[in-house]
Amino acid sequence: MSNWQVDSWRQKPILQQPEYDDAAQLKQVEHTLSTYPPLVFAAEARDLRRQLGEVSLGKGFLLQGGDCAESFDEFNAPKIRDTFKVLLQMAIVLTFAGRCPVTKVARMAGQYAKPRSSNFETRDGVTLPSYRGDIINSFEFNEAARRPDPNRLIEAYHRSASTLNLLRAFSQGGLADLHEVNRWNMAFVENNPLKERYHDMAVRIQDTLSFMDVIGINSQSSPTLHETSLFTSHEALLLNYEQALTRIDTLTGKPYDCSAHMIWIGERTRQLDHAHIEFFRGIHNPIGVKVGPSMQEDELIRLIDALNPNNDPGRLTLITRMGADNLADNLPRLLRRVKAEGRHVVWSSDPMHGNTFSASSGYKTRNFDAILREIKQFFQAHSDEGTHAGGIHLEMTGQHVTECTGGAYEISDEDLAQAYKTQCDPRLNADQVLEMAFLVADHLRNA
Ligand SMILES: O=C[C@H](O)[C@H](O)COP(=O)(O)O
Ligand SMILES: C=C(OP(=O)(O)O)C(=O)O
Repeated sequence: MSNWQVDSWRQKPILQQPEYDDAAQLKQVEHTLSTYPPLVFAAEARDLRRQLGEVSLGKGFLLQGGDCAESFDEFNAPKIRDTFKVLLQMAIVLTFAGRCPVTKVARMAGQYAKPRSSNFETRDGVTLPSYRGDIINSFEFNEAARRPDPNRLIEAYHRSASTLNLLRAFSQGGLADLHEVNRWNMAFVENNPLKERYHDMAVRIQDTLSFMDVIGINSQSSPTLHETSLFTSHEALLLNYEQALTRIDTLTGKPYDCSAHMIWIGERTRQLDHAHIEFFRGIHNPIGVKVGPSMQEDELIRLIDALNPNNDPGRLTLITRMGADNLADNLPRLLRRVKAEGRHVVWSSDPMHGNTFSASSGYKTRNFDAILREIKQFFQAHSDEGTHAGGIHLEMTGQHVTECTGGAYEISDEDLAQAYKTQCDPRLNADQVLEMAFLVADHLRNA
């Protein structure tokens, strides 16, 4: 890797970073973090990269989702458990109804840094720095809270470690046993308008499990029935943190960012000559890049070449976030060019970030129909171009929030106030994502 060092990003222009008052304190924190154990093991990141390689070749599907911004205040086991459960339920729907192997990647255990449209926020005539995620400053609206604090990097590390610990326990300790997951379906859908469809699927899974049990395949004999694999990911915005968590893998001698299995670059920080591309090009994790409607074909090929010069399947996921009204004009031209140039990528759809607007009630929201429309068009564009619609990337939660309008329960503008809890962008709730999983499963099955 020519001229790459773990800190070579520091020589490049960089956007969306906080300004810390105390540079010496920041340096001390970075040093402390660099002495801490890695959060993930490089071989796990390689396993994810291998699975994504299969996805890029059309043999699987990536389900990536979780909070817009994890929060120090809402850091508790039920919240982690509920999002874990919903991700698993979606994966079951996609695997069973969509007949497709699913790789699950949570936006959890490190999703603490947020890029913002504006550096400042004004309320009642008072202007303060914008909230940039709990790893940087606090959501509360006062001067002390909004001041970037280096100690938050340490705090974010510990909270990520605890979250990851619980996710690993849930994944391997029995909660994710397929027999259990199938039982959750029953309780979970009690009030859901799609109850019949879930019920029918749960019965069919139960029949399949009973049949397998008779022929000797059960949770004792087969670990794949008893446990699951769930990878972690976040936007690697705060490079001071990411550098401090980067380690040389003892097995391969290569650098891995051990803050998560997969990390991605946001739409606002993917400039070719800037710091984020520089950092990402040297680490060996599977990585993602957000791709908005302004992306040009040549620019995309240069970006792919910078980040995946060996054209390794599984290294690079392009997460398109076009907006339902822009997708048809912009995604097909990119699909065509990447296919023509023979580049291996996973194409995943983030139907959230291009569909945000302010409701009449004042809340920042997204409409479920627009989100579905973007997903449908994503599948259609891939079908037209002969490419693989490889995944979805969602801001979602297992909690029953009211942040996005629409869905089977028809959440209205007025309903948003009932349970609007996000610290940044509106998330789909458990009912809305399950509804979406069935729709995506239908597309996968017909693809
Ligand atoms: O999640 C993405 C961005 O951080 C978010 O959309 C920015 O929101 P803003 O436009 O309110 O700053
Ligand atoms: C900031 C995000 O998205 P984007 O970079 O696409 O705006 C995000 O996914 O949290």
